[in-house]
Amino acid sequence: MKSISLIQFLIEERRAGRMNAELSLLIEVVARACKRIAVATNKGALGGVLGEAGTGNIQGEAQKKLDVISNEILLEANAWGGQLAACASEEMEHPQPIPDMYPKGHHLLLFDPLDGSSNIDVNISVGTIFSVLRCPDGITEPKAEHFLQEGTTQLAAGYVVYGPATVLVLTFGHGTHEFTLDREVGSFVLSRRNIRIPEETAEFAINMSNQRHWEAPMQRYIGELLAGTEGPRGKDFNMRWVASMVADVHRIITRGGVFFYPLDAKIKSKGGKLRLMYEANPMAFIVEQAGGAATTGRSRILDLQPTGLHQRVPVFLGSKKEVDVATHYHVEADGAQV
Ligand SMILES: O=P(O)(O)OC[C@H]1O[C@](O)(COP(=O)(O)O)[C@@H](O)[C@@H]1O
Ligand SMILES: [Mg+2]
Ligand SMILES: [Mg+2]
Repeated sequence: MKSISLIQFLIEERRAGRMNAELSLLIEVVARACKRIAVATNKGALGGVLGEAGTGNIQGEAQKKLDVISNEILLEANAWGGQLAACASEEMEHPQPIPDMYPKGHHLLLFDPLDGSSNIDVNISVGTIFSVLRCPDGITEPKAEHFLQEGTTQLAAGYVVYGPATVLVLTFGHGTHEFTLDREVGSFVLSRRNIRIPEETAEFAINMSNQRHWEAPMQRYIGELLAGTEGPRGKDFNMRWVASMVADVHRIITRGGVFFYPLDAKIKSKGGKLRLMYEANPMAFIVEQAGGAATTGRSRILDLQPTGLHQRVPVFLGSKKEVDVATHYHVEADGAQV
């Protein structure tokens, strides 16, 4: 395949009418910021920016110095781009308006600046997740409620995984595409176009240590996978759990598989572990555009009407057949309870 840079790809998409200039410039700005985050994570490994940032973030979780640095890199990069009306981040309680001296645009950008940050100190892949929405017409000072749009309204979504390679995966509603950073040249180069996730898989990802807290249908579904060839599924399954959503999802984007962060008794009161607006929705958009499925175990993630900027939801995503089986067990169990 002739090597095509991200910028050349975006120009092609604009010429084909599948992308507008402002959105493609925004994607370029985010990609450039993520290249700086990749450098920052590497510097982290060289010492000086590892460890905790302080008292913790608005999520009540331990905040790493690199969470803060990554957040600042994205805020700074997007301030002057001219494509945004406001940003929202896992690391900030409220949306961040674009400073007055900068030109404003028509988009809202949401991001998890550093996903999987519990892994940063042990040099396991982490990432950045982002979602792009349209700012409602006439809104010049967007508030949180202006971000609360269903996942189906996303104009673009993507992630960058900072691993052995730095890889950007992107969708804007016309397939899911992968770009790999050529570190010598310094640009993202198209490495996979129109990715397809196999409908079938023999690989699942879940944090098994929570098993005793899961709901009955989750116990049933995972129990059947573990039963292997002697069980009702009649085949053996393999398990992976990186504890970086971006890394687990990238494995699924690359070779198929299914990822679960289900409700459990410990987190039920919070609604789940992962955040809808800047983890579940962008990943659901990316996965569905690659032929996969994404539900809460009971309904399609992209159809959810958000109720809060940092709302948490259960996440089942990946190879369609397995997401369907696990979701069916939950819906059937709910029906039986009615
Ligand atoms: O530590 P656990 O319970 O396995 O949860 C791991 C999950 O939490 C997360 O790290 C949450 O994301 P953040 O690191 O951005 O807070 C996901 O990336 C990952 O899938
Ligand atoms: Mg995260
Ligand atoms: Mg994070």
